[in-house]
Amino acid sequence: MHIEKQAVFGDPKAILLAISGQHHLPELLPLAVRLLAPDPRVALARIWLRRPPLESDCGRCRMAAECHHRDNCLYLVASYGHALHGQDPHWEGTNGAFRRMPLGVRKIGHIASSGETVQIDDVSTDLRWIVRPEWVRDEQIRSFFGLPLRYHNETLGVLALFSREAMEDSCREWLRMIADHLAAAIANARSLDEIERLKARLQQENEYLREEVAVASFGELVGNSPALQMISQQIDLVAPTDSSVLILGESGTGKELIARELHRRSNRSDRPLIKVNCAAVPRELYESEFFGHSKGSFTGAVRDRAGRFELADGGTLFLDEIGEIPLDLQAKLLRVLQEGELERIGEEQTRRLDVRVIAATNRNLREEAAEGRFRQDLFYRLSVFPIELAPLRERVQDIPLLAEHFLTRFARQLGRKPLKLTLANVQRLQRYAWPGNVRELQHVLERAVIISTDGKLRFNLPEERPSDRLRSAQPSNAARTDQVLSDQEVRSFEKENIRRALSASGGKVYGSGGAAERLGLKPTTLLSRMRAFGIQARP
Ligand SMILES: Nc1ncnc2c1ncn2[C@@H]1O[C@H](COP(=O)(O)OP(=O)(O)OP(=O)(O)O)[C@@H](O)[C@H]1O
Repeated sequence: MHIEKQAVFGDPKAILLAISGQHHLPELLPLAVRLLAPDPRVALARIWLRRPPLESDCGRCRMAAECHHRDNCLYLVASYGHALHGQDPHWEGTNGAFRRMPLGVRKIGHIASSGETVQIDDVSTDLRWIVRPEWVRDEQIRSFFGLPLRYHNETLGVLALFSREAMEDSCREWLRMIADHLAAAIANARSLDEIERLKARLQQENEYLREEVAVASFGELVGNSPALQMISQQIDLVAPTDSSVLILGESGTGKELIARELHRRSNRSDRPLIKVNCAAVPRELYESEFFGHSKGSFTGAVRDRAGRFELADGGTLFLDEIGEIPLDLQAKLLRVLQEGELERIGEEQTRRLDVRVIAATNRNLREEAAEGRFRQDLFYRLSVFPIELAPLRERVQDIPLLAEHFLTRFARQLGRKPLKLTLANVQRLQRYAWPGNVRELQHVLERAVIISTDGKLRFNLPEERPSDRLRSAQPSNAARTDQVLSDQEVRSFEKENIRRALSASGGKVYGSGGAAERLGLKPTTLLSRMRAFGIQARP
């Protein structure tokens, strides 16, 4: 007996109209299979779509041995039918044994890779393509019709129909037409999704960039010391690759500038460089800041939010002060770096990302890793290509150019005539040891431009070298400077030093004359250390 086309599909024209009117994949695909299987004689209608597989899926795929296309896989995305046996009378699940099919494997994979239709009128006499004959027998399946979903010469996926009756030609003609409409509707829905995604991303990037504009550092690398020239060569070497880079150096040496330069010279420069200052993220918000969250996933999560990783997709993520990341988050970070995939908090969906990571720290991360304060595996992952920035006192050749650069810049900003830098000025600047490195030099020269109203350059420089300051500031029980201090002593010294800076600045952390400036630290770094030591700005 042949089935009438009306009996199989209801009203095929209405199906075409309904499919064309649906622009959202999550609704379109279930709708299509439901519309195709209203008659109990149609056993099962299914759609598989092609997409790049998640690495984790390939790892656990039971058909991995047969798969020769690791960059593309067929995912079962919609299923509907009427089972005679089994627990799910409507076969709606998409998580069963055939949830993924490698391209080229079995009939579904063959249809997708060849773009050919597969038609089996009587499966009981043609078992070539049948994996589970007992299922065919129990469910009384008679025929199979599988069509490629083709749009603009590309096979997007497969539409498959298992039916309990043979299909007549007119019926197959309608199915071909429906498959063509469905493919066009899928392509449209994807384009719309992409537009929505890009719109949301642009909005998020704009929000982020607005925050950043206020704090963005300026200009390019200034200096001509051999040390800086070597760094520039290293940047040229590593920038075009996707390797992780770890920038090491004291506070204020220009690590962030190097990160920006790496991004600028990379192939990702037309995508954003997203920065996270790991010292400034409150502990309880780390995961959300990095990986994002869905609305309602915790108190205060009032809307869906992309994390910094997602914002950096296609671009670069700069993790400043990486040494401050708590150990438990380090494990999660490592997983994302290794697998290139993440889930937002409160969401099941796995997102695949293409992010290049640059990290920076002023700590001795190797030592921290050796002593268990930083995960060794993460350290090795991040330090594929380490770049070490020497402190300014070890590259005094850079001081004249840097000083000129800052003087010109601040004079222009303040609307003053450029100040002349004399040889004596340069020698004086070169004698000082710059514990706050280039950032301190920058502040000293900014102040100099402000106070030099008569056109003659004057600057206030602490005349003593920091080693002298260190000696005079040492707690009384930590005797000579050649004495080696224990970790505990160094910490108590640092704590005491922060207290002194705060007391000298009257409790002011930020801005000119603030404790951060006196210590040559970023205010956020100082705040995180104060938190770690339990120090209040104003006792
Ligand atoms: N070679 C350089 N040329 C021009 N400006 C520089 C140079 N090095 C550093 N600077 C400037 O000095 C300031 C401090 O640099 P940056 O923030 O990159 O240091 P950092 O090492 O990341 O500091 P921290 O460890 O405190 O985060 C910035 O304003 C930066 O623009």
